[in-house]
Amino acid sequence: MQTPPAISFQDLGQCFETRSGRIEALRGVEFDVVRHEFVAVLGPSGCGKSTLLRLIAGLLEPTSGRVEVFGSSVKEPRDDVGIVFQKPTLLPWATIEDNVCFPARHKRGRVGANERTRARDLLDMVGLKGFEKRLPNELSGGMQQRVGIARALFMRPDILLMDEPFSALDALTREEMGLELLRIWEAEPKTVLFITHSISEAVLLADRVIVMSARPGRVIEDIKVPLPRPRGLETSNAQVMNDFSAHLRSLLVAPRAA
Ligand SMILES: Nc1ncnc2c1ncn2[C@@H]1O[C@H](COP(=O)(O)OP(=O)(O)OP(=O)(O)O)[C@@H](O)[C@H]1O
Repeated sequence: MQTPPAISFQDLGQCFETRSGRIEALRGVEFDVVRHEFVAVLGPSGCGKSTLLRLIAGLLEPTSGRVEVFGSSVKEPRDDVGIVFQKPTLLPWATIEDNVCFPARHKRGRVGANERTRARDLLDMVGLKGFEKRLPNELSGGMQQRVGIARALFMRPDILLMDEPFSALDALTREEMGLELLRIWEAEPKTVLFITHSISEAVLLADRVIVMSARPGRVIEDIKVPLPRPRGLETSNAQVMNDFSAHLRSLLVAPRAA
């Protein structure tokens, strides 16, 4: 039997009823993400990118069509799906280590010795060794976002959903975090669905880029990134990256009719 994709959107439609009427956020969205693939989603503001993540995360039910994770329809949040938001929303009174362990405390009400070791290993992996006992407000924005990534990885999810995770950071830290994410992804392979407004970030990080139209969001382009791995800072300057980015920009500036 063929292995199902990690994520599958099938003729997906999403509407919201609001006081000012019905909003059609997504229409006929259809694409798969195979296991351990890194896929970026680009699209204009309000085209339903975050809605796609909420559907996979089991925080929302589709109005029509299907959303599947490893071949099963998503009914509720799953342990094998981790999420990193734009802001890490850490517990301000808990240490960095306790913040990373939070999923265990939330699920079982306690944190075991192995889990503490796991949290410390993850903090080491995201470059925060020595900060375990600090409080969130003692860390910079970039460091706090690293804690958010460590927390999302804590339950060893197979799928990592990232909703503009670096958009609140300055340009240099953002680039550094992107490269660090690639290093983590290579060390602990994951299926990543990465929402961003940044063309260069999408191209630097992803295997494939999905470009969406303005609302109602539809897929207008599903395209492989023609850059070899491993990627690094030198990739940012490669001519092929510039050409590919220019192509994506043309789609976003003058999106085809949905
Ligand atoms: N719970 C909700 N109730 C009503 N409307 C909603 C709800 N969630 C999203 N929407 C609407 O659906 C559309 C898509 O929203 P979504 O946040 O997914 O877009 P986005 O592409 O992530 O936007 P941005 O890039 O600005 O973050 C928007 O018009 C938004 O106002």
